[in-house]
Amino acid sequence: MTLSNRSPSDRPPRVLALGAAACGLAMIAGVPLGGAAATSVGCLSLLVFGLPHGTLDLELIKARSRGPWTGLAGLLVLYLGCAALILALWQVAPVLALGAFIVTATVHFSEDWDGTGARFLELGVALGLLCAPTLIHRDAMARIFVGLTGQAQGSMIADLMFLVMPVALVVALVAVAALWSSGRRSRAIAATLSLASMVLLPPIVGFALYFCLFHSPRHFRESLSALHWLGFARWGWVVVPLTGAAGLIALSLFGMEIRPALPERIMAASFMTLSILTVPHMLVPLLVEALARRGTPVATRDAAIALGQHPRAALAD
Ligand SMILES: CC1=C(/C=C/C(C)=C/C=C/C(C)=C/C=O)C(C)(C)CCC1
Ligand SMILES: [Fe+2]
Repeated sequence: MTLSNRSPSDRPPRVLALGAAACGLAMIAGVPLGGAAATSVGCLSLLVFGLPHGTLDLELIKARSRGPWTGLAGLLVLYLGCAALILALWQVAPVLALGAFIVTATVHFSEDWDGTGARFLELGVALGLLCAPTLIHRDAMARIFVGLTGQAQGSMIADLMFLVMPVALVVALVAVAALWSSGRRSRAIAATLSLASMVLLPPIVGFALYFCLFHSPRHFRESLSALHWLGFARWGWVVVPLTGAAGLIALSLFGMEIRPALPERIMAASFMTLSILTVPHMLVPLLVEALARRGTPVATRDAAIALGQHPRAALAD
């Protein structure tokens, strides 16, 4: 691997490998990873270990703040306005909200795989990851989606993902080969481990591994290095209270839930919280990029992208 095409956030995915190995062994030993306890632990991990990576969004924008919408108050209005719209969609048309969640997540997770050389390959890995569980856990996916939406038609989303899955997985494998041959070997290994976890493990646990042990730490490191924030003392005062605020959102959704079974309530509250915070979280890199384009010499931005870094890494300069 040449140093020139290796992003600083591209480390060997040791934690992901350890997590995948531990879950694989647990499954072989007969631990019911698709059961109520594992599902609840997986969902709570999404909130505790996964969600905090989005809490630095506001700071990233503020670092480039200009104009009325980039002050803290303006940003909060934008953030909460978006979140309220998505929450309303979940109440009025849950199946549509779930479909929109999968589509936006595909675009968001595709950012983890830049460096394949083609946008559709990056989207293919993201879509492949999300659709992969339908290969051998199609019924479980349908049950999860019916539980999440509270409607029998929720299973249609699982059917659609099952139809898309073969093509998405083939494109994802081509993307892995492209990452490997361009020297981004750690990322190729991370993609392979994530895809394997999503295919073989029960859906929630497989997703928790990818989300908590790859996506979130990678974005968290990138955001911290863009902000030049070192040490817990520097970032803790932002990340801890905002994660607490997201926890309160999850708790109120949990309180609003009418589903009788506890694991289903935990699952619905966790994924809905992720969903309503995802849209503003997704808009942030775009906003940051637009702001950076105004304030950062184009060459710096392009250099960051050429190095395989996320455009937000350009903020570091
Ligand atoms: C509901 C659900 C799924 C989809 C999860 C999604 C779409 C999560 C998106 C999270 C985002 C975008 C976080 C941003 O940082 C899976 C894994 C297919 C299967 C299990 C149930
Ligand atoms: Fe994210």
